[in-house]
Amino acid sequence: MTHPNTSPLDEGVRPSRMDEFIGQDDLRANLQVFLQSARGRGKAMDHTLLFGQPGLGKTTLAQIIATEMGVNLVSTSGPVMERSGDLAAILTNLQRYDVLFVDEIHRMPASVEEVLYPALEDFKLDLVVGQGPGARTVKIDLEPFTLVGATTRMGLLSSPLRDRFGVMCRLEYYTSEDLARIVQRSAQIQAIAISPDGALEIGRRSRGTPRIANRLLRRVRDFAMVQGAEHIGTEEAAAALERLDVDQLGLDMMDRKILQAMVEKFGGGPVGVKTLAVACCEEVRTLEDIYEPYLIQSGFLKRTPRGRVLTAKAYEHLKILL
Ligand SMILES: Nc1ncnc2c1ncn2[C@@H]1O[C@H](COP(=O)(O)OP(=O)(O)OP(=O)(O)O)[C@@H](O)[C@H]1O
Repeated sequence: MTHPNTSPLDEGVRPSRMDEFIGQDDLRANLQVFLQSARGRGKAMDHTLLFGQPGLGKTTLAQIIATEMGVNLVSTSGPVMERSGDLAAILTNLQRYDVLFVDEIHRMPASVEEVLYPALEDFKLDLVVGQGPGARTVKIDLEPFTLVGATTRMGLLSSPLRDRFGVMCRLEYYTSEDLARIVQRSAQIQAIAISPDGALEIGRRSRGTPRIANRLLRRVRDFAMVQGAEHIGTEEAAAALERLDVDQLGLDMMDRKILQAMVEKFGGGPVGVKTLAVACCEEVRTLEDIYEPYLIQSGFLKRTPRGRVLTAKAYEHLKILL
């Protein structure tokens, strides 16, 4: 499935097998064991929940699980399934051991979720036929399948749904070194000449996220090409990233806008996320899902019971930039 933020160009570099998937070593090693065991037993892989920030590889892993199991990947997303019939139609079309990937599974309506419970547990569908006193339930057998759910918000998942996943995988932000390896792999596939140092420069500034690393690689390539550079080294990468408004620590314009708003409008906090979103002209969800986790993880922001607070590291960084 193509994510709205995923350019078709991303598809060419998306790893299709587990041994091409870079980083997340513990998670990868565990998944490999579960896949091998399922294949050995001739059964479907257990239902798997992938959680982590956008662009860390959830869709990629779902695709890999299907490929490694030798089955089809059927993709949908929580908010797309409005009525229980939407999910029932998908479930009844699945073939034996197929992988059903549900992105943003925390946004699935409760009525649809209820249809999913018996399907996950017994591979059965309880269909209600008719209305009022004459209504009756018909049980339909489904082919065994694997649900791979992806979410950025583990906390928003209902506990009955969470409990039905046998495998839980948390994707972490990638290290700069792993991102550099991802950049080098993508560069090789796209015939872009880049030095290990150049790849590391991009890796360092990609907010721990492969999707961003791949996007920055393409933009840095554009600058290098137009300027006639033979290959991308540290200098070429740094100069291009500067022009793309990605600073030395990898913060982009929006990150800095958030930090600056906190200093200028709220005296460094504490401030509630809704107020901060209004001040930055950004949606609360985007702020919470995309910007805040990275700013917190990299030590610029702190979450306190009274709201978000700027850290000393953020002040120091802003001083350099102001
Ligand atoms: N471990 C990895 N190794 C190499 N490339 C990766 C890895 N993880 C992700 N990528 C690349 O990053 C891009 C984004 O990954 P993906 O679409 O799987 O993210 P996601 O977590 O599903 O994001 P979202 O939840 O926003 O859809 C992919 O096109 C893929 O090429």
